[in-house]
Order: sequence, then structure tokens, then C-alpha cells
Amino acid sequence: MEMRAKEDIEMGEDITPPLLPLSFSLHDSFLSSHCSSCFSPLSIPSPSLPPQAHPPLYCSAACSSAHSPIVSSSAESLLPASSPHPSNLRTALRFLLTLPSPSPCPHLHRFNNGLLTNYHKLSTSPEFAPEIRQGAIAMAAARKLRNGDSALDQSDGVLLEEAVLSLVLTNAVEVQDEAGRSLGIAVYDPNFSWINHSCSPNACYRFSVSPPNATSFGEDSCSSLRIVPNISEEDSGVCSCSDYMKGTIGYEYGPKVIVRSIKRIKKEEEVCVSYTDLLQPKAMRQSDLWLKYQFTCSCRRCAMSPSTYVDHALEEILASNLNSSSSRFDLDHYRDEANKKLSDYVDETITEF
Ligand SMILES: C[S@@+](CC[C@H](N)C(=O)[O-])C[C@H]1O[C@@H](n2cnc3c(N)ncnc32)[C@H](O)[C@@H]1O
Repeated sequence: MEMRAKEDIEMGEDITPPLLPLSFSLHDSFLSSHCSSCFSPLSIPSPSLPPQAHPPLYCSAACSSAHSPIVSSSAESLLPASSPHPSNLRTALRFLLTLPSPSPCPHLHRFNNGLLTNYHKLSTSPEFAPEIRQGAIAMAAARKLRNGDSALDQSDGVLLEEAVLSLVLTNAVEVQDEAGRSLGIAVYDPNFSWINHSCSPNACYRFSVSPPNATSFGEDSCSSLRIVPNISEEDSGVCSCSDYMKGTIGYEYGPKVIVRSIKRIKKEEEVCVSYTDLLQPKAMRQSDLWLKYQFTCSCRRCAMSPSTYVDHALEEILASNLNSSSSRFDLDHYRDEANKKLSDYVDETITEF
């Protein structure tokens, strides 16, 4: 799946409204200093405790009443203290609570909310499968204990927990504050999660971390959704993100994400963001994407050598110049095109060498 522009979009425009997460969790190191619900900094941080002993802290009564029932129902306090990547497990356990009632179905064919595209790939990957299996067992054991049942035994299936953990590993993004610190992770609905990666992206995203009823700087709640899903034939039974998410409950609070264009985007052009640090050389970008997501990027920038890419960009500028007769020559257009190619070129050369 991928997302495309609904209309022509200029550079530097918000192309989604602020989107609320489906599930999220602070990283352990921020549990004592940030609100577990909206991720805003606490005015009086508490002393650091071991994460399992750390009750979630909130900036306001509204955040507390919205979020603490989720924490207690999710069974996360019963996870083993030694769990690796506890924010992934907490996010996955909280996500389970958003699934359609009466109860999350144990059969995966009924649990298709459009965010499970990597399930097979991750659950059979030698790098990911053991971590997913171990995490799923810890989640299932915690859920069983919460229900007052005895410890997990071999006959207990953990398929649902494995699927939700794969979903988190595929779709969660690091939520960063203005200083660039990773406060935690969040999973958003397909309007955000279906945006693919490119090493020469035409969009980026930022977070709005603010207490309820406060609008943080740069957040424009009037902006509309200017992207739509492009669904391949094999997924064509479903025609919109909202169909995929039917019944899934989103949260009312949490860090919001906003997608913004960083280039001009034509109607129907695919919208891509970067999943990795673009200031790394190609080999490091590729290895980072493989380790985190198990895919090899084949975007235009990765497919070409740096010098071919630059030649190609310059040829494109020249061709567009030659195609315009001198009387129709539009200097502004030429300047815009040249600037766009130049910024791709600078991206490319700074990072490749
Ligand atoms: C957050 S999802 C993006 C939406 C995804 N296309 C889908 O159908 O759900 C992330 C996954 O999409 C795939 N993906 C994203 N960008 C890609 C790219 N440039 N090349 C190949 N696969 C990509 C990878 O499988 C990745 O793990």
C-alpha cells in the first residue's frame, strides 16, 4: 500500500491534519519526566525508579483519566522486568485494547486492519522471529495473569500477540521532541502508516506534543487530509483506510503527527517520507532499513550512483530548458526546477561521500 497526493501540493504545506495515535508509549528513560498520555514534560519530574516499579505520571487530571484505565487494562505492569524493548511491548498491549469488541479475535484472518502487511515477513525472519515470539509470550503471560489465570502453558496460542507486535515493529515511529530526543513510540492509522520510505522524500513529519486542550506551536487543526491510499489489485477488496480501521478505537490523547511537503508534489504522485537518517551514506541507510524493517530501498537515489544521479538531474534541467522555446521560457519555473534538482543534488553529494 502507498499514499498519493489528492491534489497538487506546493512545497512547505501541511498535507495531513494533526493525527492522533492508535497506541503509544514513552521509553523507560522518560517515564519519570514526561506525561505518559500526551508526552509533554512534567513541571515536577519524579525521581527515577526502575521502569516496572514506575507508575505512569500525568500532567493533568484529563490525561490521567483518559490514560490510566488503558494502562491498568493492558496488563503491562505484569510484564517481566527484564523484557527487552518494553516500549514496544507496552504499545502492543495497549493496541490490543483498541481492537473491535467484544474480544480481539484469535483468528488472524478477521484481524486485518491494514497495518499487518509485514506480519509474514517478520514472523519468518531469522532476525525478527525470535524477538517477536519471546515478546508475544511475555505479553500473553501478562494478559493471562491479569485475568487471574494460571501461568501460560504450551497449549496457549500467542498468534494474536505475535501479530500485534509485528504490527508495532512495522508501523511504530519514534516520537521526538523539539530537541530531537526520542521520547517514545507511537502507531498511527493507515493515513500515516501507509506512507512509504524514500531516500529522496517529498514529505517529512513532525510531532505535536501538548496537553489536552492546548494547541502546540505550528499545529493547524484546520488543515485537511490531502493524501489518499493507493491500493494494489491484491488489496483491492478494500477501498479506504477507514474501511480497514472499522471498529478500531483511537485514543483521544497522545502525541500527534503532522505530515508536510518538502517538495512540490503533483496530484497522484506518491508521497514518501524518510524512515532513516538521510545524512548517512547509502550503505548505512540500506543497512539501517534492513535491520529495522527488512526491506532494501530501491528508490531513485539508491538505484543510481551519485555521479549518474547528478548527471541525470542536470540533464533533466537542461532538457526542460531546451523544450521551452525562448519566447515561452519561464524563468520562475526554470529557477524552481533548478532549485529542486539542486537540493536533491546537495542531499546526494553531502551524504554519499
Ligand atoms: C509503515 S509501512 C509502510 C506502508 C506499507 N507499504 C504497507 O503496505 O503497509 C512500512 C513497510 O512498508 C514497506 N516499505 C516502505 N517503504 C518501502 C520502500 N521504499 N521499498 C520497499 N518497501 C517499503 C516495508 O515493508 C516497511 O516495513
